Amino acid sequence: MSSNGAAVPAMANGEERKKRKIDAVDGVEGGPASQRHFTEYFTDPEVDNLRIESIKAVIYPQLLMEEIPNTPQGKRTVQQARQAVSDILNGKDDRLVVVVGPCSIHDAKAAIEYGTRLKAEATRLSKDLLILMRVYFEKPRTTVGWKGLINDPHLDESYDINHGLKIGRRILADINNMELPCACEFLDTMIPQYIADLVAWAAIGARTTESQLHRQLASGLSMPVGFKNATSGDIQVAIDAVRSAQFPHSFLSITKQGLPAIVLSMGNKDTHVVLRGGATGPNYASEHIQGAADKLTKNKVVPKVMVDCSHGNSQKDHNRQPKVAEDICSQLSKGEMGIMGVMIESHLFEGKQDLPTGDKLSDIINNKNDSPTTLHGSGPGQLGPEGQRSTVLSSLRYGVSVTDACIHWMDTVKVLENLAAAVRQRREAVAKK
Ligand SMILES: O=C[C@H](O)[C@H](O)COP(=O)(O)O
Ligand SMILES: C=C(OP(=O)(O)O)C(=O)O
Repeated sequence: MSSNGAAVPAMANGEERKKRKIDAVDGVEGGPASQRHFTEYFTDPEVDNLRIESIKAVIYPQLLMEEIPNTPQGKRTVQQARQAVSDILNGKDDRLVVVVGPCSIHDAKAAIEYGTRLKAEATRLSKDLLILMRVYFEKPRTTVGWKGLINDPHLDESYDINHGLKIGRRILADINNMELPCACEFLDTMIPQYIADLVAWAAIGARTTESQLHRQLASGLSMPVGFKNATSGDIQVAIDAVRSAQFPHSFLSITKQGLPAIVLSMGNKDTHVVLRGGATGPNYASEHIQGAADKLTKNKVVPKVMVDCSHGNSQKDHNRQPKVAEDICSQLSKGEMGIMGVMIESHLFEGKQDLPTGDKLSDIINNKNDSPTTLHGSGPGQLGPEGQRSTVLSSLRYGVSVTDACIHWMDTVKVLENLAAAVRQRREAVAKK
């Protein structure tokens, strides 16, 4: 069991993975020389890298960006949305930012279908809401589990990260081309170099808000960044993170050509706190918003927060998300200006499903259906060579989350309409003051 009481899924250990790899190369231990070549690397085998199974080459950012460029339309979408989030945070635009979408993207086709539906709502409600799609590729786990589409795009513990980077960038490019801006969580500090030009808002998650590496990263990111409060419920770490990210920093990263480099950042003023609840309970109610605003003011930070309807605020029960949203609507309609945004975990269908692990995964892999991709062609969502192997994907229910449980599409539309109505009421309430 993990610290939050959830069962820890069975993962292939190093030996099992090695065996799978050996089986995959003609059943000969170590495989042919060409395969062995990829697992050998320079090191002192007596003292160094003793617990490293293999090291492979990764594509460098420039190569991926040239292969999947941002289009003029995509760039406009990113720039306009970044500016609009900044204006909302700084009180120059009275709309509400809404970051809504799946807990994680695991299926490119479903992501594009969700994006197409969301685009229609984003346009319809654009006078009151600035809607961004949650396009989350990196999952920070309480203990272990699937770490997201970039880390394991075929969902089968093959960790084809080069492919994950491609498919992730392709999905972001396609969604931006629909003129729907995207929101991501950045967990790995190298990954922004591959995709950040396609991201309009970024989150630093509850498990990494206190990390200096992530605060430094945020200080150099080109988009507004929200820091979640800690899983313990502590919001001071998020306030400290906002303050830290607003300063310049020097830190290590990689260049677009993949070289290690010393980066000097300029600081990011478009940073804010995201209240997501925690071990001490939810923190979306009026008194929590007031408490957070007071603390932010004392720390000389803009007293505005985004509220996450999911995670600690829903106690991971997706049915509670609309109730949290209802409470936020009631606060907005009374004129609450301290809430600048809302986050919702939503998918085409409700709930969640488990990814196969252990014996179940081995059975699926061994009876593998050999069709190489689920998607063909070159239009949006038809990823051609950037598609996914269908083996595990085809064993899953379409449009259902494989990480946290989500609300379904029809409920999502209702929540969005209620939020838009509450923003209109807030406008009236503020005008009367
Ligand atoms: O949003 C996703 C999850 O809440 C987060 O990644 C932790 O998930 P876990 O507790 O299932 O590992
Ligand atoms: C992991 C997430 O949230 P948190 O960091 O709040 O747990 C998330 O939003 O996907």
